[in-house]
Amino acid sequence: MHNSVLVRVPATSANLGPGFDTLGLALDLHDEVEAELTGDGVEIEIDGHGAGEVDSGEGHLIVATMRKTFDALDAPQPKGIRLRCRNRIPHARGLGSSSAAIVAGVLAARALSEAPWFGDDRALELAAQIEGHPDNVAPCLYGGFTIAYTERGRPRAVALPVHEQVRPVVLIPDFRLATEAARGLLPPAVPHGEAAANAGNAALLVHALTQRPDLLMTATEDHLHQKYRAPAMPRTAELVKHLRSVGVPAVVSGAGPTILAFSSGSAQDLIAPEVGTDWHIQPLNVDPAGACVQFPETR
Ligand SMILES: Nc1ncnc2c1ncn2[C@@H]1O[C@H](COP(=O)(O)OP(=O)(O)OP(=O)(O)O)[C@@H](O)[C@H]1O
Ligand SMILES: N[C@@H](CCO)C(=O)O
Repeated sequence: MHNSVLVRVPATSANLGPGFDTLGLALDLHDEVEAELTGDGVEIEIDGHGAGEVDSGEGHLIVATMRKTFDALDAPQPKGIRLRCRNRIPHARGLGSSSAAIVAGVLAARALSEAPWFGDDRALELAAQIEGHPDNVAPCLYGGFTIAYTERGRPRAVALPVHEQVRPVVLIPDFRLATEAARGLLPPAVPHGEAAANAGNAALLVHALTQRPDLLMTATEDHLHQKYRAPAMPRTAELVKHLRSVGVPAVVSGAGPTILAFSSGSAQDLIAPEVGTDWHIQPLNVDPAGACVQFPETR
């Protein structure tokens, strides 16, 4: 029985254009969480994003997720939890910070509980249930490019290797947009023709990301969410449109406001001059491995 564990979880970009609530990509930018079971109370140290902002007690997303996971395991609740968080994923920007925190909480509780071990399928179910949708949780857990789907009411996912010429670049603005607010802008239904076009592009996108990066421009065209959310992030919407007009496949990352662009070497040179100084441009490799867990004695 261990009483402390280190969990490393990647940032993720969900939707990737037409893959709303389904497709996601794990990125080489990580939060690290050291979780320890203690005799009493909740203690949280944060270095990086969220310090001084997020709940510092039982309401902290990782602590609350650990508690839910112990309950789901029918395991006794620890009296106290201490967390040391090194947060590199910005919050409320569309890079999956909440999914990373939730996956970290589920995996930490699984590692520290005495209850029988459960597999990653069950971890995905729990994390997706807490997050509300599976498209960030799946790449965070499995790494690479993931397709999340539902089978008999249960979230499932497959992970696929990404073509080596797919080079993600994220453009992070200095403003935030909560996912909940962005989801509130979606209409209850979309025209049938747009749904059909979207299905074609989402299918093509699987082929483009794994075999034919030259198809990314057409394959990243979305009809389900970006235009409805544009009023909440006009600068993001304008820049996505502009980058696409100069030949860079660009989409809103997750619920925004970050932009995910796919670049080749030359496209990367194209991006910088097109973007103002108030966007942080960060090329990021795909993280092929996803979340990982280490116990102190193996570090
Ligand atoms: N490491 C963390 N520790 C505690 N709370 C966190 C952490 N990461 C995210 N959160 C909580 O989740 C909120 C952000 O979640 P939200 O779903 O709005 O955006 P996101 O996950 O960053 O983006 P997206 O879901 O679009 O990719 C933060 O404001 C904070 O309350
Ligand atoms: N599919 C989700 C991803 C953000 O968490 C959305 O766009 O609302």
